Amino acid sequence: MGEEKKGFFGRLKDGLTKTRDNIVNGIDSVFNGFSAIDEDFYEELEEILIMGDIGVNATNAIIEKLRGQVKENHIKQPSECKEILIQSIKEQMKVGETAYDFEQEQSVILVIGVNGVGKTTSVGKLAGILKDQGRKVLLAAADTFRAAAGEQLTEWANRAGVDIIGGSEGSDPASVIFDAVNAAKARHVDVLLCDTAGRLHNKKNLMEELKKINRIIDKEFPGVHRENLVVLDGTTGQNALQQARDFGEVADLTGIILTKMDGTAKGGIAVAIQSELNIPVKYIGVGETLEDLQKFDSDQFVNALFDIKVSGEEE
Ligand SMILES: Nc1nc2c(ncn2[C@@H]2O[C@H](COP(=O)(O)OP(=O)(O)OP(=O)(O)O)[C@@H](O)[C@H]2O)c(=O)[nH]1
Repeated sequence: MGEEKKGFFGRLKDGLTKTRDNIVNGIDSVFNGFSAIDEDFYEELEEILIMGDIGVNATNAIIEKLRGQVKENHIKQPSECKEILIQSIKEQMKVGETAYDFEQEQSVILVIGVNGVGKTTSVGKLAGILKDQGRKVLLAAADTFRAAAGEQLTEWANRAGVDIIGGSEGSDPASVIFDAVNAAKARHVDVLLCDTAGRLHNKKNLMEELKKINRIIDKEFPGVHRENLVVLDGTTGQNALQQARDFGEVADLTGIILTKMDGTAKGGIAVAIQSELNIPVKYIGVGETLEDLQKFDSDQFVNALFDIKVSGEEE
């Protein structure tokens, strides 16, 4: 089957090849290489999970669960542990029901993140997805710091057939948001999607600007459903966790868009994010086209990682 004909699960699976080599092959070699379940066995597993960017806390919780199950079920063979380990990873990723209220309610979605993580691209893709669902979408190009961001977003807006406000380099991001919010009200827009700068003159300015933008939306559009999505680049591994924590200090994060999960060896970060931040990954990006951004499902992710075939998941 040709690459372009693959379904999302197939592309996700392909994208996770390096992560699989990194984590799953290591896990398999431990399961096959050890003849008994002893401390060395657990230590090796632990090391592989941590090296695979799953994170220390999530790894400890996964291993603890495994130990408990091994004891409870009197398991003696390492090979019998694999299924339990997979279940334990899935459980560790549970963050409760992930809500997509913006699909029904009148909403303002602020998309934030450091530069280069894929904010503009994700806003463009989301515009296309929501428009296809029959929603009236407006884009706010408030990344006025990077010259090309406005043009890039305008291209996405044209492709999706949605309107766009702002986009001229050097204009004030907060005033773009002010105009966009008021246009959204006047035009009875269902979803206002706001792209923001990932870099200003320094980090403090960036965070202050975001606080200001937040206040403007609250003041100008009280009662609208708010969503603050932080975009994290999957290839940056553990740094992504810190970025989410930093942005969490200035905005109530309602979800994560995890991009560039195609071709990274650091895909284990998805486990660390959901487990350690307890914020749902709402979308995952596995490439640059519209179809490459999809809703995230942690069970599907773990199945793709471990190459587990599940009926109904189109390859
Ligand atoms: N391979 C891959 N590339 C992606 C994905 N998402 C975004 N990109 C690419 O990442 C690069 C940066 O994306 P942008 O959307 O410009 O990033 P940004 O966060 O808006 O950047 P700033 O405007 O500088 O803050 C672009 O070349 C995108 O095509 C993805 O899921 N996979």
